[in-house]
Amino acid sequence: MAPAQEQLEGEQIVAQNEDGTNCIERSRVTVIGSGNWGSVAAKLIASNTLMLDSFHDEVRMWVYEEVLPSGEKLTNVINQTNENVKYLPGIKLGKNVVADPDLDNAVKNATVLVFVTPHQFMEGICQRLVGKIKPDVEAISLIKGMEVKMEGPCMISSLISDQLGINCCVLMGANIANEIAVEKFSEATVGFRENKEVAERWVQLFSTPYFQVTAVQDVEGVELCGTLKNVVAIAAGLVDGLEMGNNTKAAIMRIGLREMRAFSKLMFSSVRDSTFFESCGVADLITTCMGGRNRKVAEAFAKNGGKRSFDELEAELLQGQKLQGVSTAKEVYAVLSNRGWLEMFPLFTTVHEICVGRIPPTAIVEYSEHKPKCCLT
Ligand SMILES: NC(=O)c1ccc[n+]([C@@H]2O[C@H](COP(=O)([O-])OP(=O)(O)OC[C@H]3O[C@@H](n4cnc5c(N)ncnc54)[C@H](O)[C@@H]3O)[C@@H](O)[C@H]2O)c1
Ligand SMILES: O=P(O)(O)OC[C@H](O)CO
Repeated sequence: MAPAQEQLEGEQIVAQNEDGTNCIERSRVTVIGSGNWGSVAAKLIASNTLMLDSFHDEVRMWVYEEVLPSGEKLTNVINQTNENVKYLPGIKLGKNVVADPDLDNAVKNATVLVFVTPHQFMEGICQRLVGKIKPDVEAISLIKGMEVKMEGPCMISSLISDQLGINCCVLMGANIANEIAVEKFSEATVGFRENKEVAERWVQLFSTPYFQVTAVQDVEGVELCGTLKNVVAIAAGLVDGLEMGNNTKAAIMRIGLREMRAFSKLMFSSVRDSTFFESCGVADLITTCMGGRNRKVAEAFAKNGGKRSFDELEAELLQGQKLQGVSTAKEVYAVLSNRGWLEMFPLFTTVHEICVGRIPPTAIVEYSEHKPKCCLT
């Protein structure tokens, strides 16, 4: 899958050394985000830039600055210890990862941008980046989520493309960050729109022997898989919290996958069925429903009978890491409600109504021919 180095270098702009001789203009990578997955993404990329002549070794990582209980700034600690002690403790990122709390400075020389923050912060980040990045930058989004605006839903890759005027691919997959951090084997999917060579460059930048990446020409399908599976993961966590067992959980996952596909195809007729069989599809759905953070917090929500809010449980259980499923359920619900599709998507609808306390957690497994809104009918 990875293209030959000569082919990649052939695409590079030729720059000049101080002595006037030609050399290859190397790409400079900045990772925007430094949470659990952001830190692992920086580690993966940093291991590859050391080996690829077409990239500068250094990987800059923008850090949303915070002060640790010790009184030290997170950025300083990352640069001193080479570890993100808050979001990925115990893992060395690579000495060529440089943490930078200044967003403008972090992007000013970048030719390659990797976006990986919780989706709710992206609108603000894009606004701050307008006019601050090089015009020919290539971008990729690892963010699982969407925005809903007055004019309709907007995927995060489109938000980036529209606001910054740059091309944006996506990378999604069955990727629980802590497992990839310790180099356990997993797969991922790059979604691209038209330019296969750009997609292959992303494959090359991310792939390692333990992280196998493939590219498919279905950016919306890949991104919607990554986004919508978080809603199904909330449902799976509720089922776990109610101790309903494996058959019920499998039923929830099957119904969830069916709604993911139906919603994606209604949103974008170009979405391919085959995308749901890639890592970004059924594999991500399985891993998230088995071992993800959305599942974990939803389980606690159901165990507490819905009496403690998702916000409270998120803060307690995730300690600064962010859930995407609850806000995505709200965003999906807004789309369904606006278009009169609520009855067609009982699982997505039920998850949102449980999250906001309109109905109890047990509603996820109530089934009856006479209750059309229930998701197990
Ligand atoms: N963690 C995983 O296993 C995993 C795997 C695949 C994809 N993802 C996706 O990656 C994206 C990023 O998740 P993550 O796990 O890296 O983050 P995270 O949930 O671990 O951490 C939250 C991050 O948000 C930052 N933050 C807090 N307030 C902020 C603000 N106001 N503005 C900007 N940043 C702020 C924090 O500093 C921290 O870096 C999400 O869309 C997630 O769904 C996560
Ligand atoms: O921990 P979650 O639920 O945010 O899921 C993490 C990843 O998206 C799994 O691929």
